[in-house]
Parts: sequence; C-alpha cells; structure tokens
Amino acid sequence: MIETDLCIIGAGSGGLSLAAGAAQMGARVVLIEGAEMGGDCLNTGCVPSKALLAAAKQAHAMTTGARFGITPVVPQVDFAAVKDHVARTIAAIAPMDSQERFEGFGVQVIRGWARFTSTDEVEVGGQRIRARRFVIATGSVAAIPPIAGIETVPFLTNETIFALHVAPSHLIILGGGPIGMEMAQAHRRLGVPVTVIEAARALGREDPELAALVLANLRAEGVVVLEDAPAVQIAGEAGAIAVTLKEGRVIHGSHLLVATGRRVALERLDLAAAGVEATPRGVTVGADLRSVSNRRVYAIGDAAGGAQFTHLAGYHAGVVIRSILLGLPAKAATHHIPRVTYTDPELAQVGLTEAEARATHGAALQVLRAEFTHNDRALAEGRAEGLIKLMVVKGRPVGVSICGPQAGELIGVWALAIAARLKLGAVAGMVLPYPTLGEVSKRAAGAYFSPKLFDNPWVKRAVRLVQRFLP
Ligand SMILES: Cc1cc2nc3c(=O)[nH]c(=O)nc-3n(C[C@H](O)[C@H](O)[C@H](O)COP(=O)(O)OP(=O)(O)OC[C@H]3O[C@@H](n4cnc5c(N)ncnc54)[C@H](O)[C@@H]3O)c2cc1C
Ligand SMILES: NC(=O)c1ccc[n+]([C@@H]2O[C@H](COP(=O)([O-])OP(=O)(O)OC[C@H]3O[C@@H](n4cnc5c(N)ncnc54)[C@H](O)[C@@H]3O)[C@@H](O)[C@H]2O)c1
Repeated sequence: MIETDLCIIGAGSGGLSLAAGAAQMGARVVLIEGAEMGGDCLNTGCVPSKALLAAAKQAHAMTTGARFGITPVVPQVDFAAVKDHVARTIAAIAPMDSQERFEGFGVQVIRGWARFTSTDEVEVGGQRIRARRFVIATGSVAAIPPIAGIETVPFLTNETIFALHVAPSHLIILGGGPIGMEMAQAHRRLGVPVTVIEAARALGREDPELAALVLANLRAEGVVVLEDAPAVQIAGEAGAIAVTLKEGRVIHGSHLLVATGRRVALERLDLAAAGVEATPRGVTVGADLRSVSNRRVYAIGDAAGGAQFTHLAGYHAGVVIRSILLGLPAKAATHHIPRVTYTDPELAQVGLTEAEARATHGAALQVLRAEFTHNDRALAEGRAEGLIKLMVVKGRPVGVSICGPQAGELIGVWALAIAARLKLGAVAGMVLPYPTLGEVSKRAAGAYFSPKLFDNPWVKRAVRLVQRFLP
C-alpha cells in the first residue's frame, strides 16, 4: 500500500501541471497514467494538429505568391514526410512531459489504468494507493454519434488520423467544430479533397459574423462544408465510405474522420466505489473543482465538465493547488479563458460573444469594431481580411472576438485586460511598435474614446480657450 498526500489520475495537460507544481512545493505526489505521458494535447490533439497545420501553411504559401510577384507552383506534398514532421514535433516536446522529468521532481509515476476501490483508495495494476486528496485529470475521448452503420465502417478519430501516412483520396469529416475545421483546412492545403458534414452550423459556438469569415475562406480554398446536413446512414469499407444525408444525398469518400465532440474519460474509474457523482458531461464539481459528493476528490481539465482546452486544464491545476496544498479557498472562473481555432484566418474569443453580451447586459452594451483593412501591417502582408469586435460595458471589455491573421496571438492582451479588469483606456493608451497587427486592438479600443474626444463641442471650446491664452 502506498500512502501519499496527493494522487493524480491522468498525466495530461492538467495532471502534469498539477504534479509538477505540487511536488516542487513539497507534497508527496503519485501520478498515474494508463497510456502515453502528455495525454491528448501532446500525442493526439493540440501538438500534432498544429504541426499538421504548419505544414499545410507552407504548402499553401507556394500556391498564393502571385500577388507578391512570386509565381505560384503546385507543391509536391510527401504526405508521409509531413507526418514525420508531426511525429518529430511530438518527440521534441515529449521530454517535457516524460516520466523521467517528473520523477526528477520527486513525483512517483505509476503506469497503468487506475480505478477507485473505496472513497480514499485507488488500485492500479495490483498496487493500492491511499491518499489525502485525489484529482481526476483523465481527459476525454472522441464521442462517436449513434448514426446507423457507423460501427460497420473503419473511421478515423484524433487518435488515429495523425498516424495516417498515405493521403486520403477524399476525406469526409463528420462535425464542423474546431477539430473538424482545423483538420479540413490542413488536409485541403495538403492536396486532399475534403467534405465536412455538419449537422447544425459549422463553428456554431463562435460569433456568426466571424465564423462566416473563416468558412468563406475555407470554401474559397476548396473545402466543401455542408451545414444543416445531419448524416443518417454510413456504409462502405476501407477506402470507399458512403455517408447518406437526411435530405437523401450520398457523399462518397475514401476516409471518414469523426469529430463530433468529446466524451469525458471516466468509465475506467469506477466512480461509484468512491461515491463520486458524475454526469455524461463530467465529474459533478463546484466552482472549487471539488466533487460535491466526496470531498477528498477533485476534477480538473476536460474531466471537470466545462470547456476543453489545455490552458484551461493548466489553470485548473493552479486553482486546486491553492486549495489542496495551502488549504486556501479557490474558485475557477471562466470569464477570462480565451479560445482559438487555428484555421487561417484564426478565430479567437475571450469573454462574451456579442450575442452573449447582449443577452447579459442589454442596452448597457457597446460594440466597437475595427477591420484589418485599416492595419498597415496586414496590408503589407497581403492579409487585410479580418475583424475585431469589442464588447464593452461601462468602459471595460466584457468580451472580445477576433478573426484574422494571428488572432490567437492578438487575443492575449485582451485575456489580460479582462482577467485584470482593466479599463479600455489601458489598451487605447498602450504604445505599440509600428507596424504591427496588434495595432488593430488599439484602434478598436480607441474607437471608444474618439467620439468623446473628437465629436464633443465642450472639448473643442476648451481647446480654443486654452489656445487663446498660450504664449
Ligand atoms: C485534435 C485536437 C486538437 C486540440 N487542439 C487544442 C488546442 O489547439 N488548444 C487547446 O487548448 N486545446 C486543444 N485541444 C483540447 C486539449 O487537448 C484538451 O482540452 C486537453 O488535453 C485536456 O487536458 P486533460 O489534462 O484534461 O486531459 P488529457 O490531456 O487528455 O490527459 C488525460 C490523461 O488521462 C489518462 N487516463 C484516462 N483515464 C485514466 C485512468 N483511469 N487511469 C490512468 N490514466 C488515465 C489518459 O490516458 C490521458 O493521458 C485539442 C483536442 C483535440 C482532440
Ligand atoms: N484550437 C483549439 O483550441 C481546439 C482544437 C480542437 C479541439 N479543441 C477542443 O476539443 C473539443 C472538441 O472538438 P470537436 O470539434 O470534436 O467538438 P465540438 O463539440 O466543438 O464540435 C462538434 C461539431 O460536430 C457537430 N455534430 C455533432 N454530431 C454530429 C453528427 N452526428 N453529424 C454531424 N455533425 C455533428 C456539432 O454540431 C458541432 O458543430 C472542442 O470543444 C475544443 O474544446 C480545441
């Protein structure tokens, strides 16, 4: 029997952040991982998807140089070599998440699938672990929708698509969320015909105006995106898949990627043995991320049932460290957590979208906009398509949406502004290097003050008066 202060189940984004922090702060930590160290993000999620998108961007650049006077060429894509780049990227980051590194921090790492045997005990590979506190950081897996015939055909998920070394001759993607759209653009730019089948609206969680900009670009690049197109039947075999839509049309493809959302990975844990309540969305926790039914147990990351992002899992780790290690009250907020879909153009959001802000703040809401067409750097780069929207209440941003090149980098300053409750003046008054894309944020914030400054008769009168008395 191992006795410890903290037992963490799952060595992904959340579990690793927590283990590193807790061990270095002096706690005895056991970390259990059933599969690969690093979890989804490193092995089958963020890292491989961004590496694939980077290769796709390179290929795309070769076809789009005409406006700069560079003759476009059709890139020769060595699909297997692209996947080698993806594998090398994972391998380059893997040492940061490795068992050896964590053992170096003093963490006891156990490899195997954990399950609860009582309210204060876990079993893994015949070993029993009793802990003061348990943290469930088991992440999520692809949810497979109950479409007739789906189990009869070979399909890909995020766990298998990055290992595919031969290019599909036609990739069908079920689901137009962030996974579906990122994979659609990556494959299209690498020369693969792609059809996305979306039951409702693609990028449906995002501001519709900004999502439309992304979708227009994807369609212009040749991705076929079918919306309001529920699939009712799937049939076929390896290399020849047929998806029948509700309206009767049949889409034929060589491969099928299922990207219709995620299911939290709780089934191996035997939560009932620990008296831990859960729903299909995740472990039932309060804002303190603590199980409502077993106070020894916490859940972080995807398993906590909220949004699903690596940076959110890392933030959760910080929240529970405060509570578990220092005994201090700690609550996880959500209003300042950014999200980015890494299509081109990127789509970034922090805080409320315009529709959410209108529903929450009504007439008190002011929406400010700035387009990338007025940004000198965007023009120089030939990337003038894009828009930033600021949702402002009483001089403070409550939400920011950006669609454009490097929107994921640009949202950072707004994540800070919202987290620190900064007033818009802090961003409007910031001096930025010229010419940078970041000036688009300053311009949008400045729009809040321009009418107050430039259209105000009192300001004009005051300026005239002061000028009269100046020597
Ligand atoms: C294709 C794709 C792209 C993504 N891109 C991004 C992105 O660009 N940016 C972003 O922020 N997020 C992205 N995400 C989401 C991100 O990967 C997850 O939100 C994040 O990994 C969640 O971290 P976690 O710690 O909760 O779970 P994970 O990182 O999934 O780790 C959970 C770990 O627990 C282990 N485990 C499960 N059950 C047990 C058990 N019973 N015993 C022992 N071990 C167990 C699993 O094997 C796994 O290693 C992406 C996801 C996918 C699928
Ligand atoms: N850049 C990022 O940060 C990033 C990238 C990828 C994934 N992720 C995370 O992973 C999570 C999962 O991504 P996802 O795209 O799989 O899920 P999602 O839930 O965001 O989107 C799934 C989409 O599939 C559609 N859908 C559901 N059932 C369907 C069906 N039967 N037929 C057709 N369409 C159907 C939904 O309407 C929805 O638009 C995201 O919510 C996000 O948190 C993040």
